[in-house]
Amino acid sequence: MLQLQAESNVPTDFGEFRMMAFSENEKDWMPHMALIAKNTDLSKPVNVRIHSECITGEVFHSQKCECGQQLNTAMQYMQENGGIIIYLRQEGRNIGIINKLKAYALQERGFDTVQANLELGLPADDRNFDIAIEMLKKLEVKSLNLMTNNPEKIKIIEDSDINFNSRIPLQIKSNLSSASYLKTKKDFFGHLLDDENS
Ligand SMILES: Nc1nc2c(ncn2[C@@H]2O[C@H](COP(=O)(O)OP(=O)(O)OP(=O)(O)O)[C@@H](O)[C@H]2O)c(=O)[nH]1
Ligand SMILES: [Zn+2]
Repeated sequence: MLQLQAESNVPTDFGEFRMMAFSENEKDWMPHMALIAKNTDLSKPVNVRIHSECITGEVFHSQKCECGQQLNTAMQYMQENGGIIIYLRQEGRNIGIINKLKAYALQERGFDTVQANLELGLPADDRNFDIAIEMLKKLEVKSLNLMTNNPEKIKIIEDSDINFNSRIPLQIKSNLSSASYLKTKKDFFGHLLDDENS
């Protein structure tokens, strides 16, 4: 069972967050994280971002996806409006960084993001968001405004006993490298993205 292993306040470029590490055992070096902005009011619908890890985008500023900018935007938003970021260790939609780089290599040969995963014998998206629900319940979130473009994430909340109050769009403008990735997200996964940005 998931447990809160440790927590501390951490100042960031965006402001201070209470950072919490959740895992099944304390020797887990890749715990899921919850970042709670200081001015978060749990008695009202809480602004929540459920974010999957992307080391290439968030740490190394890859232009192939918009994950880094999405995370920064979410951190800024939560500081301004209160809210929680649930950061899940689901690199590469949960296929891991080794497989994601293999998929990128296939993408260099013309496969799109979905075809590349399938070519490797992996699902297009191997994520399960139950863990996010578990964390939100531990944080006593009863109702939320979800920051996402992914209809699947909305469905997960609607199917849980946490109330889905509204969606906060999180659209980042595409660049030359990310345009086709965003187009696949819209066409294949049904992400709620405006045309001019995909
Ligand atoms: N397998 C694979 N994973 C990718 C690729 N590009 C980004 N990712 C991963 O996709 C995950 C983010 O998922 P996205 O589809 O960008 O967005 P989302 O979380 O479904 O939806 P939003 O809430 O709207 O951001 C991260 O774990 C990234 O590492 C890719 O080409 N192949
Ligand atoms: Zn990414």
